[in-house]
Order: sequence, then structure tokens, then C-alpha cells
Amino acid sequence: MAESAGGWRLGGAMRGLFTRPTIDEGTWDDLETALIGADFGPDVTDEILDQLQEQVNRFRTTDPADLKRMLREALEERLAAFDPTLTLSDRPAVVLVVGVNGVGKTTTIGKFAQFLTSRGRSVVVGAADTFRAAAVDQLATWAERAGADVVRPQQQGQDPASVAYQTVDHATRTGTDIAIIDTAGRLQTKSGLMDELAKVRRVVEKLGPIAEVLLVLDGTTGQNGVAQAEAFIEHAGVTGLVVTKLDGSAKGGFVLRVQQQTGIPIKLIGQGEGIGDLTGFTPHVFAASLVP
Ligand SMILES: Nc1nc2c(ncn2[C@@H]2O[C@H](COP(=O)(O)OP(=O)(O)OP(=O)(O)O)[C@@H](O)[C@H]2O)c(=O)[nH]1
Repeated sequence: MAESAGGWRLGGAMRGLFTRPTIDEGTWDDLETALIGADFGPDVTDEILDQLQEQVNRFRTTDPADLKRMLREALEERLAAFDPTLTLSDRPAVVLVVGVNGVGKTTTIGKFAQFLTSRGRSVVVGAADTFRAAAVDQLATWAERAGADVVRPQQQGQDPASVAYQTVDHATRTGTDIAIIDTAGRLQTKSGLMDELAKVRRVVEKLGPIAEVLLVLDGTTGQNGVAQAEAFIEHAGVTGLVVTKLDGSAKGGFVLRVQQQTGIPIKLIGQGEGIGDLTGFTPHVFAASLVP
């Protein structure tokens, strides 16, 4: 899996920026425009600008190549402030995947199953989003392609918590390493959704601890996507973020922004619609692809 193949560059503004002969006022304006354009958000942008101006003054440099390196290092340091390691050592390791519909949740679960099976881990996927038969089929197709087992609801609208229970039970009985549970993204009310999730958690925890709760966010929707997912962040005990659709997006700054804002580490990055298009999150690699 290529870790640096992403298209999440900062975009055209950066190119002109680092070819100026010397650092001048225009450099800082261009840098601000580029950071805002890449969705770092105003706060992170200001912090980075202040930090870099201070460093440029301290080192008395006027060389744009120095500034570029300082920018890359500043981004890497901030990206690395949270631990991106997935905790999957329980047997089975139970992973709940949450998020609003349409962000790429089903695709992500398929890719995650593949990510794990290709590393020699056995996986079962549970379709606990039981309201749409087509969605269950779509998830099952992805999981089967990844070489994972699937636990489906026995009938449409079956209690999601019982599907989740059966999934973990299946993993325990068969000695499967990892149980990934899809959950509903859309219910009539937010409290209904959170109650359902709380019930899934309660029932699963009867069998053992939950290893990870991964919240899937669409990298192209930026801040609006975070607002939509607020309830999950507040109530679902999210342990990691998965940011999808970063391929071809010029909005890579969102990754740093969302991590700083929520205080939750990014653990996986989706960068395409193919089954291999999911990677772990490596701050060094990500910073280097933001500022190539
Ligand atoms: N380019 C790109 N497209 C993606 C990525 N992840 C998902 N998609 C696409 O986004 C669309 C929605 O993905 P789904 O996985 O169906 O999203 P979902 O959140 O499960 O949506 P529902 O099934 O409606 O709940 C699909 O067309 C996917 O192919 C990604 O990393 N990059």
C-alpha cells in the first residue's frame, strides 16, 4: 500500500510561494491564503504563521527553502501531537464504526477489513445498520472481497444490538482476531441514535471491552462534517477518526484542524474508492505530502 500516493497537496498557491527569490511580505500573504485554502482553519493558520515568523526572525533567514522546511516540520510536529496507533490487541478486538450516512462508512469498513486481512489478521464484519437491506448487501460484498466473515441481520430492522452481539460472539467462537461492527448513521432523532449506540455498546461490553470506536468523517465536507458528527464525538466515546475522500482533495489541512479541535487522533486515511485505498496515518508522510 503506497503511503504517500495521496493527492492532498496544498495546491497551486504553495508552488509560487516557494519559488520567490526571497521571503518578503508577499510570502506571508501567500502562505496565509494557501493555508486557509487548504482548510487548516483560521486558528491553526494564525498559529502556524506566528510560529514560522518567529522562527524566520530567530534564524535570520530570507531563503524560502528554509521556510518550506520549517513549514513541513511545524505541520509534522502538530500532526504528531496525538497517537495514531490502533489498539487491536484484545481477542477479539471489537471495533465499532460510527458516523453519519454518506461519509464513506461502508467503503471504509470494506477497506479496513482488507487492510487487516492483508496483514494476516482474521476479521468478521457485523452489519448492525439493519434498516436498509441494500446497505447490508453492499457491506457484505465489500467484506467478502476482503476475505472477512459477515454477520447479517436475520430480518430487516432487527435490533442492531443483537447483530452486534452475534458478531462478537461469532468472533469469540471462531477465534477471529477482529470484529468490525457497522452502526446506523441516520435515525429520526439524535437522542434515538445515541440511545441505540449506547445499547450496542452495553450489549457488546457484556462479552468484553470495546477496543476502538472509529468515527468516519468526509474530508471534503470539512467543518460542516464535524458539526454533523458532533453528537458522536460527545456521546459515542470515539477513540479515533478516519478521514475519507482525501484523494484529489486540496483540503488536506482539515486533518490537522479536526484533530486539534476534537482532541481525537486520526487513525486511518481514506484516499480512493478501491479496496486498497486506506492507509494508517503517519504524520511524517502526511506532512511531506502536504508540503512536497
Ligand atoms: N474518492 C473517494 N471516494 C470515496 C472514499 N470513500 C468512500 N468514497 C465514496 O463515497 C461514496 C459513499 O460511500 P459509502 O461507503 O457508500 O458511504 P456510507 O457512509 O456507507 O453511506 P450510506 O451507505 O448511505 O450510509 C461512495 O461513492 C464511495 O465510493 C474515498 O476515500 N475516496
